[in-house]
Amino acid sequence: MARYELVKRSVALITLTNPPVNALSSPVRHAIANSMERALSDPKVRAVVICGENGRFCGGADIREFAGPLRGPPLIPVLEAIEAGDKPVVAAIEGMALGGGFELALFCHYRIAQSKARLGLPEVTLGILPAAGGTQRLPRLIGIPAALEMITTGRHISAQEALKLGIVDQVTDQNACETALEFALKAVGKPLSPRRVSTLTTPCPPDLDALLEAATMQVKKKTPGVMAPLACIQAVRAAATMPYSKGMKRESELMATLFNSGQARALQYCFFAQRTAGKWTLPSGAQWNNSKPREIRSAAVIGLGTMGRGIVVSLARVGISVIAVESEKKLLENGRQMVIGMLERDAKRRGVSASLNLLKFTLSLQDLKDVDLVIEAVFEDMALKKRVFQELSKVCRPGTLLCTNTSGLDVDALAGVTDRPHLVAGMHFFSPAHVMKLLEVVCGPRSSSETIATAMSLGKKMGKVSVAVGNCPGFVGNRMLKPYLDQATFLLEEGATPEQIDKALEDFGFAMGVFRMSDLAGLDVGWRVRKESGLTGPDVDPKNPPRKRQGRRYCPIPDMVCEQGRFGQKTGRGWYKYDKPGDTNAKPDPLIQNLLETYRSRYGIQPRNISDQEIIERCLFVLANEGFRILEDGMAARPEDIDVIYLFGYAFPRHRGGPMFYASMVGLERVLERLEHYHQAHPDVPHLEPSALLKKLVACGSPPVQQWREHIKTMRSHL
Ligand SMILES: CC(C)(COP(=O)(O)OP(=O)(O)OC[C@H]1O[C@@H](n2cnc3c(N)ncnc32)[C@H](O)[C@@H]1OP(=O)(O)O)[C@@H](O)C(=O)NCCC(=O)NCCSC(=O)C[C@@H](O)CCCCCCCCCCCCC(=O)O
Repeated sequence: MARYELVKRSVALITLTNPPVNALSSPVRHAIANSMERALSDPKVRAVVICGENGRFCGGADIREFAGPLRGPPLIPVLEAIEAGDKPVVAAIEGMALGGGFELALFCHYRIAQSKARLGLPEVTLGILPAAGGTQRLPRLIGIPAALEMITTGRHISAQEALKLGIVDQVTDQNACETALEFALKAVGKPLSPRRVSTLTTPCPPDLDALLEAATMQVKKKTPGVMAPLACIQAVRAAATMPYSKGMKRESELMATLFNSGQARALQYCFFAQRTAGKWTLPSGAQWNNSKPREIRSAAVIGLGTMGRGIVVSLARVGISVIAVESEKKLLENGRQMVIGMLERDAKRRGVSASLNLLKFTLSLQDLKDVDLVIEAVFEDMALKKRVFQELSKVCRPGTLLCTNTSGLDVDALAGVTDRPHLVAGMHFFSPAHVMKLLEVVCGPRSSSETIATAMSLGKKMGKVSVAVGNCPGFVGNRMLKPYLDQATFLLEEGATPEQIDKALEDFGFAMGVFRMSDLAGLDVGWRVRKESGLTGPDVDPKNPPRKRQGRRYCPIPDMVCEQGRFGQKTGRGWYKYDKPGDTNAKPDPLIQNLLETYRSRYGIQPRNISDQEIIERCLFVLANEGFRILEDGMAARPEDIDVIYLFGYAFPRHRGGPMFYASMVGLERVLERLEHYHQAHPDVPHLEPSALLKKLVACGSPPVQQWREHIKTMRSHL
């Protein structure tokens, strides 16, 4: 777990050897302690260099160890022996020094970083704080404001920024280890006391209280209800106001409050869920590690609406040449200008030049004959999409992959009109596509493993979190959204207001409640879909009693809002009112209140007081219940995939872990009991009926979410 060598006859080189990121697991901590003892006691050794194998210094504590009882030597005493020793110790930082890895470097007397290395204290993103002295040592080294920013955001910084801030002593373009060995020899004999960070006094700004207060306000606004950033601020305050040893004690007290919290568990779950989601698998046995993706050098995007434009930008900024297609000259010109503007702004922000030379704009599908992959992003209309796919089938060379950006239509029906159904898949981007990180890769029953591997790998290249899902209406994300939205509108019927429902969801942690979010997205989209599917408008079957469709409860309030031309922010009116179209400041609208009252009295509904608890339970338990059904149907491979979709596509609060993890934290038995209760009260809402998988898991003793897969394995997979 660490290699010990004597080099240049007088330098002990300690190399951490724990792939893939040299995390500080118990055996690594052991090995560091033993190696340091050996180096300090060997008279031949005059200096020590610590580095990491495979060009990666250290990714921090082994997060997997946090799930069980802590074993092995505690980290802090191991690190204290490094600082206290009488031989200079140099950290040779290549790749990354993160979390405990960065703290290890801060205990060394000197730090040399390779120019491409990244450094940071990302603990806050895992619901904890840098508890191996990070909160006490970094402020002593670089001052309160810079340390506070790094610790409360978890931001990774470059080697150059680390040099500017005074974190590292030298940045090299060469091998950091070689440079550190030379450096260590020169450091021999120089006094070590000034190099021990624990002995430094924290430079204390005169306006400390105001600074910390401003930081507190900022994190409360940015991440309401999240504990770790607030604890980080308290720990940094201790660095400014207490001697080192007392500050360390305060740091560990604060860590203890966070360590076993539900938030820390949720955030650490999210870390691993995100990585698990990339490991897709198909019923054929093909999976992420045995299927080769094709290299995509050129692509085409059909349709330059909001989605299409974002997709073009996502492709071009990772160096893929793109042909963008529109059906009319005016639309093409408009799209061209928008795309160029987006790319230029994006390039400016990233300090690179815009890749405009990769773009071509055309009105003719004939220009697509040689591209490697096409992404269709036309209007959400099956007949139109089928025409496009038939045409593509004729003009594109036989090997071209054909993908659709549909948000819920049948991908296999599109595959069926082509001459290459195995090369067809869904690539469901989220709006705005160049910003949102989620990509659902929809596997049709005929999609080949190479097609899925290529779509997944292209998503990764574009910086997306790609999740493979099955081909069912709405796929995973939008399929789950429907029962969630339904519950919100049923609650309106029963007596709640949009403001009350939104507040309950925002207090839970959503950045925006369901109605504010719908106003932002535009209410007309859903209205059109409902009209097309005969749920509202002239095609409604007159045999349906009011507020029922096919025997199920149906709430027509969203249709009534749209009938008044209230389409959300863009029209200045929706569930809320806005000062003008396009404004974002939502204000409660008495007209909506009126509409609700009139509606309730028309149908003889006696409004009742609805608690926030009922709002959360009905909206979120029904969401998870549909997630269980999706797992049952084999449309998602595991609960982690569903959670990742909700975290990255629907802004589910990360410190709650995602709908499936949240259900497991509440307790599956409780979720089942509440769903049964609500279903009894609303028997005409089938989505409230507990799913078979939920019942099965409860019967099996409610295993933790990571073990659900074992119970899903026996079910049919469409992935
Ligand atoms: C490092 C990365 C940037 C690399 O990214 P890359 O894209 O190259 O690779 P992947 O992200 O895909 O990762 C590859 C692989 O490695 C796994 N992995 C990565 N990092 C870790 C890790 N730190 N631990 C374990 N495993 C890790 C990853 O899961 C992948 O695995 P797979 O199987 O999918 O291949 C990137 O990975 C990254 O950002 N990593 C996380 C970096 C990070 O957040 N580091 C901080 C960790 S927390 C920490 O360091 C805490 C310290 O401050 C020390 C604290 C000491 C105190 C300890 C406990 C005291 C408890 C007291 C309370 C007691 C209370 C009580 O009484 O109970």
